[in-house]
Order: sequence, then structure tokens, then C-alpha cells
Amino acid sequence: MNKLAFSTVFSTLKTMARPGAPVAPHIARNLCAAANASTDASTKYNFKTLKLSTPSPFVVHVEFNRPDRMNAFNRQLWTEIKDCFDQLHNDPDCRVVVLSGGSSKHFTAGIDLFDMMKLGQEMGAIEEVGRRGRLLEGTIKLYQDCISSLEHCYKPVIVAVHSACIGAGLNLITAADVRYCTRDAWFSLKEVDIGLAADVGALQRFPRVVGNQSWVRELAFTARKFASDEAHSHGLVSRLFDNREELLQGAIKLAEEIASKSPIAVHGTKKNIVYSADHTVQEGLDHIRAINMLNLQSEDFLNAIMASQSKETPVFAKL
Ligand SMILES: CCC/C=C/C=C/C(=O)SCCNC(=O)CCNC(=O)[C@H](O)C(C)(C)COP(=O)(O)OP(=O)(O)OC[C@H]1O[C@@H](n2cnc3c(N)ncnc32)[C@H](O)[C@@H]1OP(=O)(O)O
Repeated sequence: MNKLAFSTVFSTLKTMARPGAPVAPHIARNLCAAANASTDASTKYNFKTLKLSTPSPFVVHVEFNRPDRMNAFNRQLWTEIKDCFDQLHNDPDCRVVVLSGGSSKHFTAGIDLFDMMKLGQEMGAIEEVGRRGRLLEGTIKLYQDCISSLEHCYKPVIVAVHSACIGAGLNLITAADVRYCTRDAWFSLKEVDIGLAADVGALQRFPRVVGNQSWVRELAFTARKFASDEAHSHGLVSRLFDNREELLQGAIKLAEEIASKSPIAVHGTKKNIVYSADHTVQEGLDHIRAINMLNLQSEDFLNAIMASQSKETPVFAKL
């Protein structure tokens, strides 16, 4: 953009952002906001089956924390995942989430089979089939909502998978935005092996994520274990790493880059990508138009354009 065009756009944006107000105080305020940004997630959140931390400003690292059970999903873990992502959605100190398997040998062993036995006992105590059905319906809904909470959280979620990612774990990662894994990672859509049709999102999301019905159906009908290179070649994961340390470094580096962008722009982008996944192109365009009617008036837009012109790093206020 030449100097004249830039100054015209600049003064228009200035008026749009706050008619009559000078620009500099906005930026000064944003710098202050960013300087105060890092309330560490470890002090703010207190979950038992999840561990949260803030490795970089605005980047929240969520780790599964059931290493003795290979991060198997018991009722508490299902519930806490949902609570965690619902809260991160509204947390101004969080712009992006990295989800990993923590100190466990595996990313996750899927649903907790002991917990399933407990559910079986609860069912056994209810005599009437309709009432048993209601208990199951409520449980399945809770578990579905847990997985969907990754999608409903408009902060991008990067999953970092190592070793086994089984059943519920595979359902979960298909609701994330970016999937990275180690070369030793392996996956199984295991449900048919325990007598279940997968019911927490993989049958809906997995084919969309990879765009290959034949491959997904083969995996869903057989529960076949597949390795990281197969996952990578079909687009289930977008990057492979040699070991867990490099995996986490890579995931956090990506998260830092996303966290440096306008949170308004990233939020709107995720909202529209998720919406567009099950709407027509025209509906998606209508949706983003409505979002940008507001977002183009945001001071983030002005800050980003000014920074790109002055070749400086923009700083954005908390959401
Ligand atoms: C309404 C329902 C909606 C959701 C449905 C979801 C369905 C699913 O997720 S289906 C998948 C269920 N999961 C499995 O079938 C996996 C079973 N586990 C394994 O295959 C292996 O344990 C695994 C490959 C994960 C790990 O093998 P490794 O040799 O490394 O370790 P192990 O010695 O086998 O296990 C160590 C301890 O972890 C306990 N454990 C493993 N998986 C589970 C599990 N899913 N639930 C509960 N506990 C699990 C295992 O018993 C060992 O415990 P301990 O003997 O006390 O040390």
C-alpha cells in the first residue's frame, strides 16, 4: 500500500474504532493489558484429573492427569474436560489451548473399563427398562457434551498425542483444531471391540476431518490399530515428531504464534470454521459476514493493520 492510501485507510479506521479519539492511547492500553496478562492457569484452575499451566502468555497447557490408569476416561475426567473447556472459552488469559497426555505412558486408553462396570452395576439396580434407558441417555449425553466442548470453546485447541490414543481419545481429537503426534503414536477406534457403536462424535467428525469414508469405515468396523504414519498420510494428524519433548515444543510454538494474533480475529475464525463444517457455503458466508460486521470495527483490526505497515509486532487487549 502506498503512503497516501495507507494514511486514508488509517484515518478511516481511526474514526471507525472510536470517533474523535486518538489512536495512541488504545495501543498504550493494550500494551498494559498484555503486560498484566499471565495469570497462571495452575493457580486459577483446580481439577483432579486435569493439570493446567501457562507455559507462555495466553497459552494454556491442559494435561490429562490419570497416569496410573493410562488417562482412561472415568466419569470425573469426562465431567472435568467439559468444565475445563467451558471455562477456558470465557477465560481472557487463554487464547489457545494445548492438550496432551501429561506424565502417562499413553495419551489415553479410552473409556475407563472399571467405570463402565460401575455403570453396569447402577443399571442392574434399576428394574424397569425405560428407566435404565434414561440413565444411559443422560450418561451418553454428558460424554458427548464433553467431547463437543472442545469445538464449543472458540480458543483453538491443539492436541499433542503420544503412544496410544484409543476409543474415546480418538473421538476427542477429532473435535480439536490441530492434531500433532509422536512417531510412536498409534490409534484405534476401538468401540466395536467392546460391543459398542462409537457414540461420542467420531462417526460424525472423523470422516469430515480426513475426507475419506472408506478408510474411516474400515477402521470403525474393525477397530484396527493404525500407526502415526498412516494417521499422517490420511490427514488425521498434520505433523509427526520424533519424541514427546519435541512434540510439546512444536505444539507450544504453534500455540504461541496463534496467541500473538488478534484474539477477536482468531475467535471469529474458529467460530466460522466450526459453523461452516455442517452448513452450506452460502450459510457460512452469511455467518462470517455477520461476525465481521462487528469485528471489522474492533480496535484489533486497526492495531493489526498499523503494525503490519510499521513492521512492528501488534499487541492486543485481552478479550
Ligand atoms: C457411553 C460410552 C461412550 C464412550 C465410549 C468409549 C469407548 C472406548 O473408549 S473403547 C476403548 C476402551 N479401551 C480399551 O479397550 C483399552 C484397554 N487397554 C489396553 O488395551 C492397554 O491397557 C493399553 C494399550 C492402553 C496399555 O497397555 P500397556 O501394556 O502399556 O499397559 P497395561 O499394563 O495394559 O495397563 C496399565 C494399567 O492401566 C489400566 N488400564 C488400561 N486401560 C484401561 C482402561 N481403558 N480402563 C481402566 N484401566 C485401564 C490397566 O488395567 C493397568 O492397571 P494395573 O493392572 O492396575 O496396573
